Amino acid sequence: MDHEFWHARWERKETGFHQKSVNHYLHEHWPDLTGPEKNQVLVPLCGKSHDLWWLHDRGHAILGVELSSIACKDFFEEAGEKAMVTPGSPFTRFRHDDTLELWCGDFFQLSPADVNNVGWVYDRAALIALPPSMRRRYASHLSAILPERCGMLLITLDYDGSEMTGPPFNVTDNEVYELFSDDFTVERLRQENMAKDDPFAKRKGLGGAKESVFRLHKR
Ligand SMILES: C[S@@+](CC[C@H](N)C(=O)[O-])C[C@H]1O[C@@H](n2cnc3c(N)ncnc32)[C@H](O)[C@@H]1O
Repeated sequence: MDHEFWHARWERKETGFHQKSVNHYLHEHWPDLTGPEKNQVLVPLCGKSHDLWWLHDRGHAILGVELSSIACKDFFEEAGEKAMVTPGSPFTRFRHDDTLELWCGDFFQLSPADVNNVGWVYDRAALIALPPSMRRRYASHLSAILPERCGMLLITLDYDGSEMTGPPFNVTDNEVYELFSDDFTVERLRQENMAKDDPFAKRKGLGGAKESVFRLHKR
């Protein structure tokens, strides 16, 4: 999936992945996972997700990373909020305040120094947005840059790969263990069948799609 693919999706407003409200797995699992901790949360491939505001409202500093400047602008404008924009390379920074920044650029350019205060990662529709070879690169990159003991809430989707081609790609639970187990503890918290009348499943003609929720901790 090259950058052009995603830029074109945002330009054409083909953003069916964007959820109108906060992700229900985040809502249900986050408080138990993190307890009173208010560490900085890294949200890779964040789009313009409302989940960022939800996490911020709960007292977390947020670092979102997103390729599309359209997504970064929309994120603030649609919430009626302002951001100071500092153009730069490899990231143009959209800074709301000390505790909420979106970095516009390629996630794979993040360095360990950029994320040394991060205590948690939230991944919804990031890993599953990437084709297989990039998923390995994504997992390796997270492993290379994140501080020790960093936690991660990961939501995946699995379906019969003959029913559609991604994104979103089908990612089995086994693949999650294969990608991350060398450097992270991996625990599946939950698996749910996607309802057949779920708008996404209906649109894509998916039968037995399943979503899994994982908690990971970097060793
Ligand atoms: C499927 S969307 C999910 C967005 C968001 N996580 C959500 O739940 O709505 C994937 C997003 O990743 C962004 N993206 C893709 N490749 C990227 C990269 N290498 N670096 C940063 N963002 C990337 C795309 O522009 C797109 O907004």
